[in-house]
Order: sequence, then structure tokens, then C-alpha cells
Amino acid sequence: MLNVAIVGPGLVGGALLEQLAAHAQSPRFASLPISVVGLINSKKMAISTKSFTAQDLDQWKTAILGSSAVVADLSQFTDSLAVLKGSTAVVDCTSSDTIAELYPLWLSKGLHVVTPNKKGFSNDISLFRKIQQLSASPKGPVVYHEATVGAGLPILSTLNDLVRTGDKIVKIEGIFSGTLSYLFNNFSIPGATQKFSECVSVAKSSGYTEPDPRDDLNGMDVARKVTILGRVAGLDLSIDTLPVENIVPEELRGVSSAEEFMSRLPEFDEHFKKLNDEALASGSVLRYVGMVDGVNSQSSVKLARYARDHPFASLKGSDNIIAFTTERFPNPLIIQGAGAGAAVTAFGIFADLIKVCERFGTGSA
Ligand SMILES: NC(=O)C1=CN([C@@H]2O[C@H](COP(=O)(O)OP(=O)(O)OC[C@H]3O[C@@H](n4cnc5c(N)ncnc54)[C@H](OP(=O)(O)O)[C@@H]3O)[C@@H](O)[C@H]2O)C=CC1
Ligand SMILES: N[C@@H](CC=O)C(=O)O
Ligand code: NA
Repeated sequence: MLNVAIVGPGLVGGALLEQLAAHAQSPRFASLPISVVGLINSKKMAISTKSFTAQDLDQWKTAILGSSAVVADLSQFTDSLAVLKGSTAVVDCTSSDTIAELYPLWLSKGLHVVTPNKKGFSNDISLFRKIQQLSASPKGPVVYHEATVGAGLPILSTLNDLVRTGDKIVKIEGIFSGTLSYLFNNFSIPGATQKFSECVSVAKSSGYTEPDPRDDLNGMDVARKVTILGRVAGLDLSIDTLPVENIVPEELRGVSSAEEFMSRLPEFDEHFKKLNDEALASGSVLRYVGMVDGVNSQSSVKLARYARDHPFASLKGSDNIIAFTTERFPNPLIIQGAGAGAAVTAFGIFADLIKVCERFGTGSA
């Protein structure tokens, strides 16, 4: 049995629990050896004394968070998990730096980590290296974070395979943000009628954006993904030195909340319309692109113009497109598909949990 504790059962974490429950209730997978034993959010932490199989997940929130097995703090939460029988994985579904800084402690106690949270792999490189070093043993524990880049798309697993089989990464380029993909696929096209702020609002209500959409529009989400890809490819990239184009209007960068930002964004629709009209007048469209440069250390994150028949100009919805140019793939290996949204992100986390089950003898799905 794989014990699973979820930190932050919000949009993505909630979708993961629903997928676990649905999966276990389908006769074909009833034996899924995953048991949710803990949930914490920023207000309450609970470890269940009862092992909740996926069938019980319909009541997971009340059943666990309402239970008496409430723990006082993260240290007690960690200690309670470390003594459980069998393998235990902590799934961090927050975007918290503080929680990401706990990964080395969790790993040192033999807990696996599965997460879509980019912070642990894109903040200070010393944390990235410590996580790598503590999860390097073939006997485990492991860290799987496929959903940190392109949600459930097999980006990091493909990159890992390329690197581990000795291929040389020349360039990794693409549209890494589901939010910005959705925005420009719907705003920067000839004849578009939606205003920029309306597109942002739809992206947020569709569950694509970070908790604060400025973390998408300022380029930091893409910068984090470029940094993660670069580091996995063996480059010492840092978000502090990566050139990142921030498209949040200066006047809105410092407003106190995501709600205030969203309410004031319509004031700048004209600004974005002008940018778009200029691109369209030159026969181009605007797309927000990240690039990992494996040869000349010129990695970048920026808004750029593309001809209307360019592959980056023909995406739909929140699609990402990632092109790996390597020694073996001079014509790039391309992965494309939805790169944001609760369900496709939860899918990536779920698939990582199944990898933990298969690798550590808790049965396959
Ligand atoms: N949405 C998407 O398409 C994708 C999202 N991701 C990543 O998934 C993660 C979650 O995103 P999403 O579900 O949209 O975000 P939400 O804001 O919906 O959920 C975040 C959850 O984390 C909890 N939380 C925040 N801080 C803490 C803390 N310090 N301790 C415990 N719990 C905490 C929140 O609880 P409370 O409400 O009580 O504060 C909330 O339940 C992010 O890292 C995001 O970058 C990755 C790929 C795609
Ligand atoms: N906000 C991000 C979520 C996935 O990483 C995006 O829009 O891609
Ligand atoms: Na992915």
C-alpha cells in the first residue's frame, strides 16, 4: 500500500482526489494500492488514523480534516507520516516556497515527494541540488515532479530519458504557459474580438492561472519551467539571471492582491490592443515563448512575433508545445497538448504516484 498525504487540496489537489476515487471505483483498477492518510491546508493539518482507500475519498475532506487526528504543526505531520507502515508519499499541491523547503526533511525521513509545485526545483539551486542528492539512491526515496512543466504532458520524463541515454540537448523551445497560450491564441489572432482582460479572466476561471495570475503574466511561471528544464538537462540556470519579459503593466505590478489586479486590468486593454495591432499589421501574431539554450547559454523568456503559419501560431486552448532539438533529433522531437487545467495536472501527479507504486513494490495500478 502507498500511503499518500496531500498538502493543499485546492483546485489541483482536489482534482487528484477525485481521480483517485473514480479510478478505484472502476472495477478494472479496484486494487489501486493508494490510501490517502493525510490532508493539510493553511488552516488545518490532519493525519487519519483510519486508512482511507480510494473508495472512501468521496468524504475525504470531512472524514480527514474533520477527524480528531489533527496534528499541531508540520513537524508533527512529518513525524506521523514517517512511522507509517509501507511506502509513504507526500504530494505538495501548493505553490508555497515554505512547503518546498521541507522536501529535504521529508526525503531524509524516507518519504517520497510527488508535486506540481515548481518552487523547490526553480528557487535557489542549493535546494534543487539537495533534493537531487537525497533522492538519488536506487532504494529510494524518490521525487517525481512531471506536472511542474507542461502539467501532465510527458516533458520531464522525455527530457530525463534523453539525458540518461547520453543525448546532447542543443535547445528546448516552446510555449510553456497554458495561461499565456490561451491568452494569445484567443487575443492575438486576426479578427479577435475578446479584450485582453477578458481573456485573462477566462483563463483564471478555467483554472489555468497561478493562484495570482501575475505569476503567469510576469513571465515567472515560464521562467521557472525553463529553469527546471535547464537544470534537469545539466545547466546551472537561475531565475535571477534569466532574461524574463514581464508583460504586467508597471502600474499593476505592486497592487496588493490578485483580486485588485484583475479588477484594474481592463484599464490596460488599449495598451495590449496596440501591441497586438502592430504585430498583426506586420503579418505576425504574438506568442509568449521560453527557450533553454544548451550550447550558448542564451536561455530566455519573452513575448515574440511569429508568422501566422509558424507551429507556435496554431495552438488551441491552453496547449503547450515543446520542441527538443538534440544531437539525435536535429529535426526537433515535439510534444504538444493541454499544459494547464486541474484535470490534466492531476493526471500528471497521479501518473507519478503510480510510478512510485510500481517502483517500490506496492503493486501496480
Ligand atoms: N492550475 C494548473 O493548471 C497547474 C497548477 N500547477 C501547480 O499546482 C499547484 C497548485 O495549484 P492550484 O491547485 O491551482 O492552487 P490552489 O490555490 O487552488 O490550491 C493551493 C492549495 O494549497 C494550500 N496552501 C497554500 N499554502 C499552504 C501552506 N503553507 N500549507 C498548507 N497548505 C497551503 C491552499 O490552502 P488554503 O486555501 O487553505 O490556503 C490550497 O488548498 C501550484 O504550485 C501550481 O503552480 C502546476 C501545473 C498546472
Ligand atoms: N499557471 C500555469 C499552470 C501550469 O504550470 C500555466 O498557465 O501554465
Ligand atoms: Na509535464
